[in-house]
Amino acid sequence: MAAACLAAQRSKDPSTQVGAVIVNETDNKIVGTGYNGMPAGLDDQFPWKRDGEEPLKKKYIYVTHGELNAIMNKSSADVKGCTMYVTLFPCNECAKLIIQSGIRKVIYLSNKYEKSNETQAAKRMFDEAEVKTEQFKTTCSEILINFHECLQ
Ligand SMILES: O=c1ccn([C@H]2C[C@H](O)[C@@H](COP(=O)(O)O)O2)c(=O)[nH]1
Ligand SMILES: [Zn+2]
Repeated sequence: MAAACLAAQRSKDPSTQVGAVIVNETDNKIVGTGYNGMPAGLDDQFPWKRDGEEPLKKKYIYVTHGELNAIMNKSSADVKGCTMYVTLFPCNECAKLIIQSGIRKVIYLSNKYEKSNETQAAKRMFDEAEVKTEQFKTTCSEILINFHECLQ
């Protein structure tokens, strides 16, 4: 989950940064990472606004979700049987991608949109498809990365 949080920090979304990391079934090796961003090469042309009347002037119809980017960036042939660590409970569109890709478990950090239709539909699809969902729990509240200690 720490790696997912680190990936999330690369997002330019000013309100919600979503990081996702996929690990394989056999040895928990990372086989994909992603974060929410505009489609490749389109970074500066599209708005990050979340509010307003006009859908075309808001981020939602353009942004590529962290989960989709993690699946698209996979380094293995497929992600069947894998687990996804993600900083936000996936939306309905990401749930479909996760199910179709063969990921079997989703470990999430926040579920701040729990009451939304998108999250409820995602949960329903995960349950029906027997994709396990579990909230990440830890007693460790932070991981400090000290670049100086890493210098050899
Ligand atoms: O499954 C999901 C759901 C949402 N996201 C991204 C899409 C947006 O960039 C933000 C949500 O923005 P709000 O301002 O909190 O509405 O999260 C995602 O990557 N994956
Ligand atoms: Zn999504």
